[in-house]
Amino acid sequence: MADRKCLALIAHDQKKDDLAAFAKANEAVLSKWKIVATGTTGGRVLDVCPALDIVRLKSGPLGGDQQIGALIATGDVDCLIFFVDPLTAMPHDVDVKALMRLAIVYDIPMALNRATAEQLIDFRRN
Ligand SMILES: O=C(CO)COP(=O)(O)O
Repeated sequence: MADRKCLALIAHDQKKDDLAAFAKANEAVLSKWKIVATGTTGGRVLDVCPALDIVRLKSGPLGGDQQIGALIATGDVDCLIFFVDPLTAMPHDVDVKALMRLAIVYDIPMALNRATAEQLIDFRRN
C-alpha cells in the first residue's frame, strides 16, 4: 500500500447509513485515498461510491477490526474513520477496543463520529 495514504473506514450497523451518506458527500476527497474497510461497511460504501478504491477485509465480528488494527501496527493505515454505535452491545466489543487502542498507540488520526470525520477530512484536504 505504498504511495497514497491509506484511510480505514468502519461503521457499526446502526451507523452504516450515516457513513454511506458521509462517503457520498465527500467522494471527491475520499477518491484521493487508498481505502480499507471492514466487509459490510466497504460494501455499503461501494454501493453509493462504486469508483472508490476500497479493499474490503473481513466483517468486523469475524476479525475485520483486528485486521485493521494489524494494518495500523504495520504502518499501513494512516487515518481511521469509525462510526461507532454507542447504544448497542457488541459481541466483538473487545476487538473494537483493541483497534481503538492501537490507533492511540500509533497516534493516527481517529474520528469516531460524523462531526469529527467532517473536521478530519476537511483538515486532511488542506
Ligand atoms: O463490526 C464492525 C466494526 O466493529 C463493522 O463490521 P462490518 O463493516 O463488517 O459490519
